[in-house]
Amino acid sequence: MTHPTSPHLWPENTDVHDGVLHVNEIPVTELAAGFGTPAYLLDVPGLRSRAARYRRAFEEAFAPAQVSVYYAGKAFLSRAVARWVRDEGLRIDTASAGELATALAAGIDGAEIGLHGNNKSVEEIDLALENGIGRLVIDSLPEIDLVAARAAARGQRAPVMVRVTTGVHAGGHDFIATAHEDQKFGLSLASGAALQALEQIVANEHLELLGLHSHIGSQILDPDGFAAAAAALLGLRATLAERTGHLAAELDLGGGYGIAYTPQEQAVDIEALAASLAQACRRECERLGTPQPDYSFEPGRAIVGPSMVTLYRVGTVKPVELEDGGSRLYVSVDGGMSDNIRPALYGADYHAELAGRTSSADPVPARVVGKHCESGDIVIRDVSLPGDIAAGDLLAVPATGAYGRSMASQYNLVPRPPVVALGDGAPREIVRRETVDDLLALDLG
Ligand SMILES: Cc1ncc(COP(=O)(O)O)c(C=O)c1O
Ligand SMILES: N[C@@H](CCCC[NH3+])C(=O)O
Repeated sequence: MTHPTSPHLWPENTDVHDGVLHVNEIPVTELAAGFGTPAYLLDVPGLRSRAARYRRAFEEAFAPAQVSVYYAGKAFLSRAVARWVRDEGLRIDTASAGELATALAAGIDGAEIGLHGNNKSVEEIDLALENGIGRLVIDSLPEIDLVAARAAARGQRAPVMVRVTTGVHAGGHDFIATAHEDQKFGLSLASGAALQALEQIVANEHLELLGLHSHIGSQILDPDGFAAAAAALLGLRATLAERTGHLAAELDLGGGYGIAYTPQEQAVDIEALAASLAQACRRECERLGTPQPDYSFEPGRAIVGPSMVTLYRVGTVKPVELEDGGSRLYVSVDGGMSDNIRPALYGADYHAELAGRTSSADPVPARVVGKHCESGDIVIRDVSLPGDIAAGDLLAVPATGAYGRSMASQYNLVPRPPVVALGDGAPREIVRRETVDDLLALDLG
């Protein structure tokens, strides 16, 4: 067995044998025959070891402070995934009734779940309180009274954190940066809204303030923003303590740890990042003269992203002459923007390799495109593929575990692909393939 080229892009338990990609020792040719394409292939031991690695990295770096790591379910959540990460010692972060209900249905204790959202419905707040949620993250001033009223109606005290907009701008694309001022999330530190929210919560008998939260964005490869946000939160915590006598127990520094999508990129080195962030937090606490808080983190992409591969079947292959005299091979696959919206939405880059056979043909410039009625339905804008790639070939795209299936649509009424779990007993669908009958069942005529 050999590894695929750029092994850092592929799930941990991936090998190539006679040109055929294997995930947990199962050839993708067999998986394609058994489960069809497109399909998301999940390396379960790889997912679990990434979850454990992230937990350990933060625990070790921040010791003796208490650390909780919440897996951000928005990246991809199913009941099996919730159980696997829980078994690795993580909690679950949710952002809707659907995610919350999935975590609960997996048997996760409500106390081990967090709920986010800039526009939580009354039903979502009630579902959370009813199930003894570990924490609700307050995202606006009106939400304070709403959560307090719902808690009061149940005779409860709601455990809450406040999401603070620290003004730190980080993240790959404007749509995934979340802590600069001009966007919808959180309460502004600069305007005083965050402090106002904290004071209101401390004064409210139906709310229990657990701590302060910051999530600066997603797919962050430069670690400096995390320390800047942490320092801002620690400062705000000290101000709140001075003004109210309440020293918030916990700081949640969110998720956003970047992964490699293309051979040129390198994932964040989480052990190094955690160590330098912990050091920065310790120094800031010393400077402020406040004791260290407990810490929590919410990685999503970094845990599930590299653990999955999308397997496509190639259909039409079309050489197109370019204005500069060159040519490009348009390789159409049997999915596209419905199973991976990230290239169209964020201009995200991916990588692909022929997965079902060897080829000695010279590589040619190619563009992998989907089957949807949009010219922007591009899976990979520029990639080299063997010049003999042809209809019927299998193509694998690594690092599609995060925000792939979870953001999938049924555009053109194309049913969504399954998630096939590998390395946890016999291969099985943990999310089954949608069928046209499923789609028709929603159509009431
Ligand atoms: C509040 C919050 N926490 C955690 C995450 C997970 O981010 P990522 O998947 O980049 O780790 C997000 C998404 O960006 C988020 O909004
Ligand atoms: N969905 C985004 C990340 C945003 C996460 C939610 N705050 C992505 O695919 O990169």
